[in-house]
Formats: sequence, C-alpha cells, structure tokens
Amino acid sequence: MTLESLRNGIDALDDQLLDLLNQRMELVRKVGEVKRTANTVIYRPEREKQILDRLHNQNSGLLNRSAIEAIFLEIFAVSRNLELPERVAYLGPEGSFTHQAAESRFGAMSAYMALPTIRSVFESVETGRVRFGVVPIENNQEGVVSEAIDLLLEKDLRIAAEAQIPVHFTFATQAENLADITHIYSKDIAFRQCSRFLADSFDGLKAEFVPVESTSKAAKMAAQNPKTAALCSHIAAKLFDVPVLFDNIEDSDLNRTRFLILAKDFANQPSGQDKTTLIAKLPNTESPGVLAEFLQEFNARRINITKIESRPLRNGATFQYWFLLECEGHADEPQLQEILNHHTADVKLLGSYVRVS
Ligand SMILES: C=C(O[C@@H]1C=C(C(=O)O)C=C[C@H]1O)C(=O)O
Repeated sequence: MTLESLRNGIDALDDQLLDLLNQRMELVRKVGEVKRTANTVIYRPEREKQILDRLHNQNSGLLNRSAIEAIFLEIFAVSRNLELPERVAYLGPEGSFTHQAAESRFGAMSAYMALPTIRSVFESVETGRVRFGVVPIENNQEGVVSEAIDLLLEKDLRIAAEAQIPVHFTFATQAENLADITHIYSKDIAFRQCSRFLADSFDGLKAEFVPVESTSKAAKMAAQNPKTAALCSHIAAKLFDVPVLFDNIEDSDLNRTRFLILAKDFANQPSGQDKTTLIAKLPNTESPGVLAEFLQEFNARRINITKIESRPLRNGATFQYWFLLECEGHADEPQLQEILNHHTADVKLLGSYVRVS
C-alpha cells in the first residue's frame, strides 16, 4: 500500500471517529440534563473506571491499557465540560507536576488556575471559586507533604479522587547540539534525580548546572535562550514551547507522587476498588492501647490499612496527636460503616474514592 492510500484510510476513520464522538457527546449532554434535574454531581469517577475496565477487558487491538486510559480520560474530561464547565485550581506554577496530575484527571478543556500555595488551593475550593483543587500529598521517596495533611484537618473539604503520577523528567532545549549548551536549569533535586543522564551526556562538555526555584521556571528560561536547556516536566516543555530532546531521563523510574483531588461536597458511589481516608482524633491518646484498640477494629474485620500518619494536635504545650488513616474499601460498605458508627464523635470521613493501583 502506498503512503497516500494509507493516509486516505486514516482520514476515513477519523471522519467516523469524529461522528461517533459527536454522537457520544449528544448522550453526555442528555446525562447532564438528567443530573441537573436530579441535582446530582457531574464527575463520577466510579463510572469512568467501569468504562475503562470494560474497554480494557474487551480490547484485542494494538492499544495497551495506558493508551486506552489516556484517550478516554480526555474524552471523559471533554464530556464533563460539556455537562458543566469545570474550574480546577492546582498548586502551580504552570507546568508543575501538580498541573500534570490535574490535567491527567480533568483533560485539556477544563479551566485551570495555578495558585502559589497549597493553602490557597484549599481556600479556593472552600470559597467556591473553583469546583476542584489538586494538591500533592506524598512522594514515595521523600514522604508526606505535611502542609497538605494538616490542611485536611483544618479545612472541611472532601476527597473526590486521587491521582498518581510517575515523576519523569524531560530534557528540553532549542540547541541542536549538546556541545552548544552553556547552561542547564532545573530544581536542585532534579539534578540529583537525573545525575546518571547528566554524567553520561555532558562528560567533558562545558555546560553549567544552574539551580532555579521550579522546573517550570527552568523551562521558561530555556525558552528564552537557545544555548540553554531545562530538566523539567514534559508538560512544562510543551507549555513554553521548548523542544523535547529526551524524555524519562531520571535515574530511577520508581519515583511517584500522589495527589488528592479536593471538593467541597462530594460522595462517590462504591466502585469495587476503593480507598477511604479518615481523620481520627481519638480521646486520651496518652493512655495505653487507645490507638492499638482503634486499629484492632480494622484488623478484626480484615480491612487493610494502607496508610497511617500521626500529626501534632497543636493543643497547647502538650504532645498530642491526631491520625490520618487510609484503608481499602468504601465507607458505604457495612464493615467500615460499623467502625464509623462506633466513632461518630472522634472520626471524620474525608472520602471514599477509586483506588489507583
Ligand atoms: C456522562 C457522565 O458524566 C461524566 C462523564 C462520563 C463519560 O464521559 O462517560 C462518565 C462519568 C462522569 O464523570 C455519566 O455520569 O455517565
């Protein structure tokens, strides 16, 4: 087959895809009307998961699971915007990994707002300026983001979903030759995490490594001078129009960051693969066995606890703690309901949402 006939085949399929997508959007618009009449929420992560699982199970073509996910998450995001335009705040700057996490959930069509601090993201959701807020909560190499954890106690928000993204770095530059590069910009931690690539690629070359506040700033600087480069996120390179020379240049591909999608009022239906986040302010934590007995309630029901973090209560000059606890399962399931019913005074439910594996 000639290139031309192959491309004609692609054009014909694209026409069909466009037609099918528009037909899908007609149905989505009707779903939006039903939801408005019933006054229910637009974003239904458990329904999206059901669709992805079904498509994955019946798929026998060239697309793998993550390709199917990437395409359909974008379709879902466009659909939700058709039902009701979504405003999403995230911890900036533009091009940050949190921006990337937000886009992975809400797609390219949502209205995004980059905010300077984690607190300002919480506050913009709290005051209704945006419907959703995206903040980092932990990194699997560096540990928790304690500011975000403490704000979960301070503010009255709910967790609508989680996202996990691998922290991949991109080498972006306008230079055609590595030997022409005089400066490489990035955050100091990124230089450490890409040390092998830098040693292999720049051994004997003159490039100077310059730490800056954020990887987005690095991309912005590399956009201004063709003799410089940035180690940044892929989204930052795209945003500032700096050509990507190499992707995934980090030493280890195990580095992942987890993000929470926050909303003011939100409750997901059970999806069969959920996680629940709770705040426990147990009384008398100074007495022996208080935490152990609480945890035993989970163990007795064979509920898997996936995370427990103790944080200071900041109650005068004492050393007292509250706990952020995460477990598998949905709060509507009878076993977890029993625990919540025992603890109406000291445990607060932040949300049950689809568990990212
Ligand atoms: C269309 C719906 O609304 C949203 C969009 C979805 C979709 O595009 O399939 C699925 C779930 C919701 O997040 C729905 O709830 O079915």
